[in-house]
Order: sequence, then structure tokens, then C-alpha cells
Amino acid sequence: MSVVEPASAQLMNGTALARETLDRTAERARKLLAETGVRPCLATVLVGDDPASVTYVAMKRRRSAAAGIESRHLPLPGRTTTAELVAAIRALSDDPTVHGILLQHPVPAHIDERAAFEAIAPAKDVDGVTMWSFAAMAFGRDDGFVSCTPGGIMRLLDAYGVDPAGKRAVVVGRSPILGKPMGMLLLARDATVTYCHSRTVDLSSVVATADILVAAVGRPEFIRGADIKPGAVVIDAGYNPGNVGDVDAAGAGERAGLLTPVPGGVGPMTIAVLLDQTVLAAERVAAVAASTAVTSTAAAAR
Ligand SMILES: Nc1nc(=O)c2c([nH]1)NC[C@@H]1CN(c3ccc(C(=O)N[C@@H](CCC(=O)O)C(=O)O)cc3)C=[N+]21
Repeated sequence: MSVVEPASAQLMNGTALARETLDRTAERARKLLAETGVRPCLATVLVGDDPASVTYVAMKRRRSAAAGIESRHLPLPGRTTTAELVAAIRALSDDPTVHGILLQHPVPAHIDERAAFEAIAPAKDVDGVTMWSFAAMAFGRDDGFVSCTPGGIMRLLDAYGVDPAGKRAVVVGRSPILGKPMGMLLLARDATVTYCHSRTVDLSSVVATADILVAAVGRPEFIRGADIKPGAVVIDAGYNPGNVGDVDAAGAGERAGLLTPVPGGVGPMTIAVLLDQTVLAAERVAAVAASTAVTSTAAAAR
């Protein structure tokens, strides 16, 4: 009888990659400030006082400060109406000192979240939540902003040498800022993409076809290790209370080739992409200002 050693997945270190990414972001922020006097600024909007959201926003603001990005926080009461929230976000969209806007999801149920997201100017949508950004992702363009979690996952795949082209990618979940744009980014990189969701029949058999599996449903240990194709790349994008992912990590560890841990996988990369895109938004504004200055100088010289 032969003894088969259980294969053990290599963990994808999101904490380390996020640190490297944040270092480069901080360096660009420093350079932008030195060369143009512009300090990148991220506005964070939080409606209500959900403890998990309060923690996430605090984490984003801490990392901003460390990267030399100013953060301006707008806490709004839980009873804020859609109209009030839209007006507050429009004001940030119109404020030239703000380069990026993050509206923390979820907002209270009485608010039309889509209307609130659409009040974010596309040029400031560093969280990648607007319809404009979604379209840019779907067309594979690089002049928009990607949704932060899917964008962070693409960077993890790149860092570990995973080329999505021609691979079977299965995305479990179809939320507007996670599952759905995730599939778009994988499609733009030539993966063969399948979405699974609450109405999917025989989820296990679809999951078993995945060379790249992204779990983004928000249900603790929803994906069973036994369903995972041996050697697959497994990305656990679930955030559930208590730092438990959407994947049965022990089971997946025995079958996957590469696996993101929770914590320390996708989460830190989400924040790294948010801040990277905030500096990018500020760089784009500064570049436009510089080219306008050159043009007006040239016009004055004529
Ligand atoms: N408009 C919007 N954009 C978002 O990107 C967004 C959002 N709303 N709402 C909530 C989710 C959640 N999210 C996380 C970010 C980082 C970690 C993270 O860094 N987690 C650490 C663990 C942190 C801890 O120890 O608690 C880790 O995984 O290692 C987790 C979750 C962004 N989200």
C-alpha cells in the first residue's frame, strides 16, 4: 500500500505584498508633494456606527497616514437620508483638495447605496465602485480605477506568477464591488470565467472545475476543501466576523497549490490598492495641472 502524503498549499502572503506596495505608494506620495506641493487626500465616509465598519475605516485611515496620505473623515448619523448622503458626497466630488472618496459599504438599508456611489466623481472613485469604473474594468482599460479587493487579488496572482489566460476561473459571489468586478478583471486577462451564486445548481461540481477559485460570498467556510481541484489557486475573499474566511482553510490547504490565508491574504491588499489609487488620482490631477500650465505659458508667449 502506498502512502500518499497530503500535498500542502503554498500560502500567498498578502501582508508582505501589501507592505511592499504601500512602501512604493508612500514614495510616490512623497515625490508628488516635493515636486508639486500636492498632498494626496482620501475622504472616508461612514454612515452609522457598525463596529466592523468603524474598525475597517480606522484601519484605512491609519495606513493612509503611514503612507503620507491625508485622510478626511466624514462620519454621518445612521438616520442620514439618501438625498443628504448624495449631497455630502457631491460636495466631496466638487472639492479640489480631495483626490479620492471612499463610501464604506454597507450603508443602512433605507439608503439607496447605488445612488450614493454614483455621486462619487469617476476621477475620485479610488475604491472602484461606480458604474463608470465597472465599465472601465469590463473593457480592461487602465485609465479608470479597479474595485480594491478584486484589484488586490489580481496583484496577488501576478506576484505569484499566476497567469489567468486560458485558465478556468470560478468566482463564487456576484456582489457589485467584489464578485462581479472580480470576474470582469479575470475576463480582461483572458480567463474563462464562471460565476456561481445562490441560485447555482450543484455548486460543488462547478467549484471542482476551477483552476482559479475566488470565494466571495461572506459565509464562513462555505467552500469545502474536498471540492477543490488539486493544485488549484484558491483566493479567499470572504470577510466574516472573527477573521474566518469563506473557504475551509484546513481542507483547502491539503488540495490547493496556492492559497490566501485569512487574515493576512486579500484584506491587506484591499487597503494597499485603495491607497495606491488615491495617490494615482492625485498624480493625474497634478499632471493635468502641469500640462495646463505649460499650455497657458506657451499661449502667453505667443
Ligand atoms: N466601499 C468599501 N470598500 C471596501 O473595500 C470595503 C468596504 N466598503 N466595506 C468592508 C469591506 C471589508 N474590507 C476589508 C479591508 C481590509 C481588511 C483587512 O486588512 N483585514 C486584515 C485583518 C484585520 C484584523 O485583524 O481585523 C487581514 O485580512 O489580514 C479586511 C476587510 C474592505 N471593504
